[in-house]
Amino acid sequence: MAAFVGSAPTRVPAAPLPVAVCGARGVPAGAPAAPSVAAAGEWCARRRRPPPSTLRHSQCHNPLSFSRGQPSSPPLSSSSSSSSSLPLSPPPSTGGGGATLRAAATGGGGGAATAATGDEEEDSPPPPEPSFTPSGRAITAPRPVVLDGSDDVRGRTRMEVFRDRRAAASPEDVPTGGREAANDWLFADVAKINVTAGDGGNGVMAFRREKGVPKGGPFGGSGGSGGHVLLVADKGLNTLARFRGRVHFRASPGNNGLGKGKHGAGGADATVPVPLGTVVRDATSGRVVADLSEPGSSVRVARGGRGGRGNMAFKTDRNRAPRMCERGEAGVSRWVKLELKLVADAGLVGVPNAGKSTMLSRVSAATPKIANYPFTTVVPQLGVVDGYDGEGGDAAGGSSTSRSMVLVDIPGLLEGAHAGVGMGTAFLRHIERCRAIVHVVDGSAADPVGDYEAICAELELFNPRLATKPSVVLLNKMDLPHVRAAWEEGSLRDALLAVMPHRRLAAVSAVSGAGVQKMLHRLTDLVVDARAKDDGGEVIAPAEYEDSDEEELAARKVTVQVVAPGVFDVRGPKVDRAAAMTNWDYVEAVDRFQRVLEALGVNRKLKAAGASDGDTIVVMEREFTYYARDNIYSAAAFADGYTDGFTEEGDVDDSRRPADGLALEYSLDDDGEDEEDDDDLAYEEGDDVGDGEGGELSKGEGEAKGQASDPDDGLIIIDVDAPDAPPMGKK
Ligand SMILES: Nc1nc2c(ncn2[C@@H]2O[C@H](COP(=O)(O)OP(=O)(O)OP(=O)(O)O)[C@@H](O)[C@H]2O)c(=O)[nH]1
Ligand SMILES: [Mg+2]
Repeated sequence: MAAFVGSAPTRVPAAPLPVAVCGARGVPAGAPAAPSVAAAGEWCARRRRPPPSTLRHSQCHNPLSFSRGQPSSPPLSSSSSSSSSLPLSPPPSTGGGGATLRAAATGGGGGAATAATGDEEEDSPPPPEPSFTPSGRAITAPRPVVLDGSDDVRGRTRMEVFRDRRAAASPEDVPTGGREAANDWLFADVAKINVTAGDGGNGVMAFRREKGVPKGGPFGGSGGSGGHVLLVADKGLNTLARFRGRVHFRASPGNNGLGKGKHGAGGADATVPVPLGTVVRDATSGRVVADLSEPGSSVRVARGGRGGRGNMAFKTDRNRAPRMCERGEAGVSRWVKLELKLVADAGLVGVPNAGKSTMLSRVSAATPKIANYPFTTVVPQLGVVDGYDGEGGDAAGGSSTSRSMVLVDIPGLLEGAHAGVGMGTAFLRHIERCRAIVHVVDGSAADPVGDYEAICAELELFNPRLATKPSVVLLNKMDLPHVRAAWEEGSLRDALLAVMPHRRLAAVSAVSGAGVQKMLHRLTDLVVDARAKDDGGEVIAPAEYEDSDEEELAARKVTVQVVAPGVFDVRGPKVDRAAAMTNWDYVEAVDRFQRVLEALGVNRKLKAAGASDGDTIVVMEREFTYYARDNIYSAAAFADGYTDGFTEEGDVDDSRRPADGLALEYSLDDDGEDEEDDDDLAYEEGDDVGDGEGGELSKGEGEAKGQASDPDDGLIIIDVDAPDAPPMGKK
């Protein structure tokens, strides 16, 4: 069998090596592209169906509501059907003589409202053909939300809209001061952090030297492992805001090993608390690493480096005095993305200004901001509803029969929210974890049924599973006489029931409290049922965790590439790791590195790639010279599968070595006999012990630093002197 034999390694000049395209160091694939409005449009176009007969509410006059067709143009007047008296503009108008304001109805473009005359109206493009959700709900072209007649929300950040809104509103409309308002934006539900595990400590080569103890044997301790970085779900946290101020998290490195057989202490883990419901993704691949939805659940996001082994660890029957040691492995460093999905029993959803926050404040002790303009709520708000029958108890995450529940008030959703319009995806994400959905419909809107249908369509387009969650529909603002009259007349109720997939419809007033208790009763039943079915906690099954078989296989992958005539570049995670941990100062360490290459099939690949004697092999920017020669120990070791006879790390595996001793010639070939008689072993007890890197460590230093424990200092029985140990030397 051909074997790869390395010469003493030399550093490769950084420049000339071409970058090879390979799995280990190739350019990482980017995260999957976020869904765009255009992509959503394409999807809708593919799903286009003829309009169902239920599309009765095609007229929409409320500038804050969704349209379900091209809006008609009511005359310019202040007769908005909303109870609004605040800085909202009157509805758009195209008829009549006076100048009118017509908001540009672009497909997500966000153009400002433009003045239009009747003539211009004739030139306007025909209304877009409606598309449909998978269940047949109509999706119309997005219509902008008008703030003050010339202000278009679409295409603008919420902060911009928020500033305008504050500028336009009278002081009493904005109850909180600037600082408090700005704090709204501290809510964070996504974050990207860098986690770096601790490096492993270096191993040491040392030999026992004590007066009266000849041939004391190897005595170099191993380095401690580096600490891991762990993310732990913490019930007490609600946002990812702390990650705005701190991005890097590091665990401690392991301590170096010492002489006298002292091992270095392991580095401490870094534990990073994250809110319950945090989804952890690898920032490069976008792959889910964990979904921390159980209190106390944790995931290791960066593995600490393994400590390098001291020469004690390499002692075998065949090599009683190994003259090598390993360097510590570098800790893993990576970027991870955190995504918070609030865990709540029910989510309040609806168009802006429907009264969601008012309802939350009515049924819980939460004090969300309430005002008569869109986007009063800019971040999701949580509230705990005590059991309406006084039972109390834990809310979400507590006992499944508790009648208390957690509600989350989701900011108002716009048409196109599922594709990101108005930060819609950021808000819709939180609904995925809710067990039930509470649709809050503004009874005073021009088209309450259209609003409800549009929200249903957005939920379904965002995640079809949301359409199957249990829900209740609240027709709000019943205290307003015209709303109550419409309800009692029956047409509104019938129209809503006609489009609802169930009959859980409640007429309520969040302001007066009418109907709220009854509604809560029904909602609680739904939530308790859903808890019993364990529905709602849509936990993402991680694609893979670290250390899975697939990762292990990927780690073993080796790529051999010809980068120039006679120059081969060898790459792969395990090869790289072995190279990084090899202490090139020791010949035996270099030998061992070769065995690792053999075990990983590098020699086979080099041969297949046409390597011949004298060729240059590059591993981790180090050069070796290749010699194809039969290798007695590798032949024996890899006879039945390429790792038999050696451990995966390239060490001789005593337990599996062939009985005929075929592989035994190798290990003590060069300096196996009477090594302890070498000059460098001849020092007395109490002398300093080499640390394997040329440095010196004085006696007791390890204890002083607390790095190593040595309960039997000076009394350690060394295996080599044990009566049943075979004599040292060449076999
Ligand atoms: N008359 C009446 N007004 C209500 C009722 N519920 C809410 N409102 C009013 O409607 C306006 C909007 O209420 P909010 O609770 O802020 O609406 P929202 O759905 O949270 O709005 P966004 O946060 O913008 O999505 C406020 O002026 C409320 O006082 C109700 O039952 N009756
Ligand atoms: Mg609100």
